[in-house]
Amino acid sequence: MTLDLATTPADDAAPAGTVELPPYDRAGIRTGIVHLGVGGFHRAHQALAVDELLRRGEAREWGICGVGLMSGDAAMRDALRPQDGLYTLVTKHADGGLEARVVGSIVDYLFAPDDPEAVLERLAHPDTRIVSLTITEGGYNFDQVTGEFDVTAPAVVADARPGAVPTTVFGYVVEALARRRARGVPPFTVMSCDNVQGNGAKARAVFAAFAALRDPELGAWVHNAVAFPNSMVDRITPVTTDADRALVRDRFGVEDRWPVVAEPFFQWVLEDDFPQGRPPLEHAGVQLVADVEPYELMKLRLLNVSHQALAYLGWLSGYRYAHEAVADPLLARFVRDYMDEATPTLRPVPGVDLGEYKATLVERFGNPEVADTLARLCAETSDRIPKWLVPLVRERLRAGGGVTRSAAIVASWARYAEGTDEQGEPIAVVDRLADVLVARARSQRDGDPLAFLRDPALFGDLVDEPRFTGPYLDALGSLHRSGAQATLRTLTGA
Ligand SMILES: NC(=O)c1ccc[n+]([C@@H]2O[C@H](COP(=O)([O-])OP(=O)(O)OC[C@H]3O[C@@H](n4cnc5c(N)ncnc54)[C@H](O)[C@@H]3O)[C@@H](O)[C@H]2O)c1
Ligand SMILES: O=P(O)(O)OC[C@@H](O)[C@@H](O)[C@H](O)[C@H](O)CO
Repeated sequence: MTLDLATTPADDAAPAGTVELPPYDRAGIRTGIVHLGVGGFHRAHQALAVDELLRRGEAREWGICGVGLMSGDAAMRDALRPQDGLYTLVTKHADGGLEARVVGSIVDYLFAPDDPEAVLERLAHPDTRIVSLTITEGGYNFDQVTGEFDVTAPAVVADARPGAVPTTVFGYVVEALARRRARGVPPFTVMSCDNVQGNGAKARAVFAAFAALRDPELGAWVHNAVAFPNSMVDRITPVTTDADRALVRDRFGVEDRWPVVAEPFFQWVLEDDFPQGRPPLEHAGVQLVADVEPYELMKLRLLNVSHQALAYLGWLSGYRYAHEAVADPLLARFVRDYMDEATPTLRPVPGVDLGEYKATLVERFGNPEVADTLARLCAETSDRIPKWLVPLVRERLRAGGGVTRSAAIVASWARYAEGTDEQGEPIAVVDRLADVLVARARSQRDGDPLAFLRDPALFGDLVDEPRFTGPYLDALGSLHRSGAQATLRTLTGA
């Protein structure tokens, strides 16, 4: 069974739009890429780029086999399998314009818990030349401060045992690499597409560290023989809602179990390090460059941290969507001021005017059609702020720069993590460390206002740095006394 393309839209709906179907023959496309962590973003970004190439008659050896490793991925299996991997991607323009296409580049989907061996053999197959990842920041399992792979994580310990049936990304990737090595098949390239600074270098470090747990010599081989290109990826992709499913049905006549929606903006900057070959991604708008770091720093520090700036102060101000938050002049001003504070930590980015880039970000955040929820941006912060913002704070302090806005963003997280909003309504703190974060955040009202920072694993020794704790305490005190809006007025001088 394939995607069900209904012939008529619902009577009371707007007229059907045109949906572009894959114009290419999907039979005979070979699987050259295995993607681990097929969620919204992969389907709005990398799979779209490969679909674009297939439409041009290129990349027929670069079809994608999606793989889900987590129990929650059963839902993606149940959505994609009956649709032969097809799904609808809807691009939402700020003026209400919509474009829809059915993407055909995911030619297979495996849910690892169903058949681990099938996943291992797909990874080990000589046709597989790229293994790509969107496994979230937390998926890399490294200590936020030391950057070291956490060898104590129970699932990692279990996967490192001889003969283990893997459950983690490390177990799967490293066992498949070991099989290829034993069979004389060259290693695939591991392409991280996660929002982790130096994502390729970080992936190299953590996969090699895991391999070394199995066998130090295997660890050295993974480190030296496997390519891990760095990348910067960018397209705001909110969580799909039932309203999106209804939109796809009513406007485009497609009954799709799990469509994906995204903003129009698309950027992918990639280090060209693919010893086993790669699709001609430059024909799909991808920038292949020698050094991704300047692009990565720009994107993580200006876009992703600004999302964090909007998230907690926005939530405490009563907003629930990113576009609502950035429409508040105080929040928009604060975000712009934060971006200016971050800018001295960036490197020049070839061909990019940072002033324009920042203005474009504010416009993108303001796209009301995308309806990106603050709840999405408020989740799993312990994997975001320590990785994106804490290093920036350190750099600013080393250079003698101010950190007022950065400290206020951390303080807004600490206030949000108390789990109650300014009206006394509960906040559901979604974080793998929620219990400990909420307890620590609540105790900051009981005589130790720095309690939230007393976690070296998240903040290192920032708690002992008065140039940080000064503005942090100012912001937190103001949030406690006067609330988010008054704090924003003080911070922006409004
Ligand atoms: N959504 C965006 O706007 C966006 C934009 C740029 C980059 N990204 C990157 O993509 C990642 C995923 O975003 P998404 O929107 O697709 O999220 P999503 O929730 O739709 O999908 C996440 C996928 O990662 C898998 N996963 C989570 N933890 C894992 C782990 N420990 N090991 C293996 N797999 C794991 C999940 O099972 C799921 O398949 C982000 O964390 C970010 O790094 C997202
Ligand atoms: O998905 P995360 O956890 O890396 O971060 C949340 C958002 O900031 C992020 O998804 C952005 O929307 C994205 O990075 C835009 O390209």
